[in-house]
Amino acid sequence: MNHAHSSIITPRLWALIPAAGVGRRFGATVPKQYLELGGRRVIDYVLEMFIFHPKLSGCVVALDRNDPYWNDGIYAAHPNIHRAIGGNERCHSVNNALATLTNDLGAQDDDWVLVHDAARPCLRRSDLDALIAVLTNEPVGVLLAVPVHDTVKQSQLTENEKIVRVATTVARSTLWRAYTPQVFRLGLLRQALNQALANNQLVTDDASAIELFGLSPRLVEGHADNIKITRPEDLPLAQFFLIQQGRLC
Ligand SMILES: Nc1ccn([C@@H]2O[C@H](COP(=O)(O)OP(=O)(O)OP(=O)(O)O)[C@@H](O)[C@H]2O)c(=O)n1
Ligand SMILES: C[C@](O)(CO)[C@H](O)COP(=O)(O)O
Repeated sequence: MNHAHSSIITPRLWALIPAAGVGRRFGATVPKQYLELGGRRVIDYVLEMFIFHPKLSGCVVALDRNDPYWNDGIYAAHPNIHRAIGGNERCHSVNNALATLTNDLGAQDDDWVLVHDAARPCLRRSDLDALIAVLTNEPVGVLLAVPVHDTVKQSQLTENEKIVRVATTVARSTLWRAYTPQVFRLGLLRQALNQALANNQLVTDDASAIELFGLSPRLVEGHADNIKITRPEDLPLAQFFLIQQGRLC
C-alpha cells in the first residue's frame, strides 16, 4: 500500500534574551548586563550558554532601541543571534522579541521559546538541559525555580510610619522563587502576553502571563546560584558562582 509520507515537523527551540533594561536598582553607569565580570560582560556568559547549544535553533536578544553597548560585544555579529527592539517593561521586550521570532526568523507557533534574563549569567548547563529534557509531552510549559528556604513575612501597610511591621508569616511549604529560563510554546506565550498587556497586566515573568491565561506551568527545581544581578552586592556573588562553576578563573 502506498503510504504518503507525512512530513512530521519537529518543533524547534529558540532562546529569547530580554536585555533592554537600564539596571536602575543596580545604579551603575552602564546597564548591568554590560558590567564586567572577569574580563567579559555579564551578557556574554548568558549568550554563550545558548548560541553554542546543539538543541537551539537561534537566539533573539531584545535591546534598548538606542543601546550603544551591544556592538562592542564579542558575540555582536554572531550568526545565531538576532536583535529585537526592547520595550518599556520586560514583558514588552519579550513580546516584541516573540514578534521578531515569528516575522523575521520564521519561528512557528508550535516552536518552544526559552526566555532567560540577560542579568542571570550563572545558569548551569545541567539545569538548562534538565529543563529542555522535560519539554517532551509537556502540555503547558516549564520554568526553573527554587523552593523558599527562609521564613517569609508579609508586611502590613503602615500609615505615616518609617517602620515596617509584620502582618503575618506566610506558610512556605508551597513557596518557590521563580527563576529563568521559562519555556513555552511561541503561539501560546504570544497569546497569553498579548491578553495580559491588553488588560494592562504588566507581568514580571512569562509564567505569570500563562497563569493569567488559565494554565499552570511546571516548576523544575534548579540551583539557587542562578541569581539575577539586581543590586550591587549581586555582582561579586555572581563572580564567585562563576568561579565555583569553573567558568571564570
Ligand atoms: N524594559 C525592559 C526591562 C528589563 N529587561 C530585561 O529583563 C531582565 C530582568 O529585568 P530586571 O532585572 O528588572 O532588569 P532592569 O529592568 O534593567 O533592572 P531595574 O528594574 O533595576 O531597572 C534583564 O535582563 C533586563 O535587561 C528588558 O529586556 N526590558
Ligand atoms: C523574570 C524574573 O527574573 C523571574 O524571577 C523576574 O520576575 C524579573 O523581575 P525584574 O523586576 O524584571 O528583575
